[in-house]
Amino acid sequence: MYTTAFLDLPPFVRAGGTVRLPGSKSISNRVLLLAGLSEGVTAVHDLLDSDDTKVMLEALARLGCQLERQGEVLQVTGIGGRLRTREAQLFLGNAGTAMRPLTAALAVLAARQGGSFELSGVPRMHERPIGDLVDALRQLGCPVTDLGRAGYPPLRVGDGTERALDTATPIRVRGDVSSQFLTALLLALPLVTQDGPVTIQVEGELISKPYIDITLRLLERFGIAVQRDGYACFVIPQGSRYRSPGRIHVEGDASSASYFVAIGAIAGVDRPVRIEGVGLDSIQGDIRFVDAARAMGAQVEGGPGWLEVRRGAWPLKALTLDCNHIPDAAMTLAVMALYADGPCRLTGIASWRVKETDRIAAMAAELRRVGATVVDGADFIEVAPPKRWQAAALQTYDDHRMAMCGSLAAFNPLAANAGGGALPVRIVDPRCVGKTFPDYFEALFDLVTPSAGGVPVLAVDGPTASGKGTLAAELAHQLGYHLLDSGALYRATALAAQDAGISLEDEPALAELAARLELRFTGHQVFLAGRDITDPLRLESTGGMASRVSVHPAVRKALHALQLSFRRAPGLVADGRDMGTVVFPEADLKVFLTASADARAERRYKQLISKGNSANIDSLRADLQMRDERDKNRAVAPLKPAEDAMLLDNSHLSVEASVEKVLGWWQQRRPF
Ligand SMILES: O=C(O)C1=C[C@@H](OP(=O)(O)O)[C@@H](O)[C@H](O)C1
Ligand SMILES: C=C(OP(=O)(O)O)C(=O)O
Repeated sequence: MYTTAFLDLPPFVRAGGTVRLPGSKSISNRVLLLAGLSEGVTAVHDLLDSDDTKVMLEALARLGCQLERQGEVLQVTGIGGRLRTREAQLFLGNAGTAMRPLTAALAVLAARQGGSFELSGVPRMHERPIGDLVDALRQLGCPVTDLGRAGYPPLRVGDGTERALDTATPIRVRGDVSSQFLTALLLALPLVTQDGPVTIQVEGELISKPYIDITLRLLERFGIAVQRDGYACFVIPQGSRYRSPGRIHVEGDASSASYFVAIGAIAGVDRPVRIEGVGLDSIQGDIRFVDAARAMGAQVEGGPGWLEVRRGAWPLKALTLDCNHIPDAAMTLAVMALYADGPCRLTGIASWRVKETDRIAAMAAELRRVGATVVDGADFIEVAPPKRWQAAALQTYDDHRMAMCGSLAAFNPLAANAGGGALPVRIVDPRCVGKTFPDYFEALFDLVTPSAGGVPVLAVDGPTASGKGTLAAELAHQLGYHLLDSGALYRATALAAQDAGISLEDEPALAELAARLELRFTGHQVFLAGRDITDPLRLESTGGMASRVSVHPAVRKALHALQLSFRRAPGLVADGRDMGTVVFPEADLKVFLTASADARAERRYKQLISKGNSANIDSLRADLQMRDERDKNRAVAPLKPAEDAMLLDNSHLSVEASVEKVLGWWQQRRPF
């Protein structure tokens, strides 16, 4: 997951390959609650691991459910409908699928068995309505106290005393703000069917109906057969009891699939985008997004558990659609509209206003930033593709779907009206995808081909001990970019030569060795042919050998291709001696870092001492001056600043100050 302040996506021109989807949020949280209320153990396979399921799991643990991970499987031991804890404060983040169903379940359990529970969330959750559900629970006789604004979380359910509930009178609930209120009642009311059936009557037109289908399907898996009259009246039979199915599998998330369906439709030109984990047999209503994508021109094939999407019509065909049945995936259509042959109009989306953010307002504002013409109203949005695309920093409003949708704007070079341009897209606060799809951007980068030269490079060159390694690593960390420590390649070659007994003067043998170096970088570790060489790589003696190895032109040539291969989306920070001059002469920013010999010798001295090595500052200074001379005067790629490099002398600068300086230069060169 990217936790950077922003993530810059290079322009993309193609997509293809396979993505394996994380589990469905809607299924995961329903299954967790049902398993938690059941008697006995449920083995849950392929559960979503994200912010929304974490808050549900934490709540269940607090309520006394046992949760045990066994590899990929989560074993949930439920409370069997009997409260183990009579009081708890539960924090439910921004997860509607946790807040609404837990409110209902705990309200009836607390009333029947005597308990009191407080449920709260992030500030936005306290702006998301829950009044219709609270009204329904109060009709039953459940005490519910507003702890903030009436009709919104935080809430307290139960007052610690046991009481009888009126389960004989049909419970009325409004369904036109969120279907989650009805889902919550359907999931919770089997708990109070001892004395007779419980009837729920929906008032007003129910929205997001397919989510009720998911609820009913899963209730069925847990032994509860709800009788119904369309979406207006539901009867939970007397004596209903949750019976764990023993094991249950969570499908991949159909709403998450929508981004990849869109990517296939936009950029699946040479090969398809294959989506695994969800298929045309899905129980999730958002699978119907496929119909909308087809109507826009996508070629979609599919079977159980898989979809394959290619570009069909291009540009995409403009669409007008009532999206009431696919509220989440509909957002993806709004962004696909950027690539359509005319304005697209999405209606029936009033519920967007009360989700993670006001999604109609947010979508309108962000699509306008890239150049689209947008008209929005209480329950619709109309998007006309940009006449002129603009590079944009897209705000995400702590809304995972705004971030994932925003990424689709990076295919702008393919737009009919792109005018040959290729613009990067900045996603502000990419971390918000953690709500349902923590590794969304990693999955995206696996599938896409950036435009030629589109992947940005920040080159940091400088002499030994100038602090460029530290600076480059921190820059890469803050930008979410890959890091090339080119010195490590020379060092590894030197170590490999030592292992193989090859002389450091034997240029042809060293070059051959360098060409087939089996190097792997994982986090802070480096492996050479499977051996961890992280520590030997850093030794002074290895540095000295590397300096000798690197004078050979044939070795430099052999490592060239390997270095270029580090340039992958979203971007690269390359650290070395000739990154800006030889390897990436077209780098977007070149920094040449220097520090006085005294400052560098002192830093190296402190570094060695702190690791418990002995060191002599005078010989360190002499040694690095000698290496400077050799690096500056070697025939091939000598150490010197590129003509267009920014010089940074950090003799008297802290690491933070250097990083800030370079990031400032970087921002100036970005088009946002
Ligand atoms: O029940 C569910 O799992 C959901 C129902 C939908 O909400 P609304 O019913 O509020 O539209 C949907 O937007 C949400 O992401 C998940
Ligand atoms: C509306 C959404 O979430 P929630 O389950 O919190 O309602 C969503 O995931 O788009």
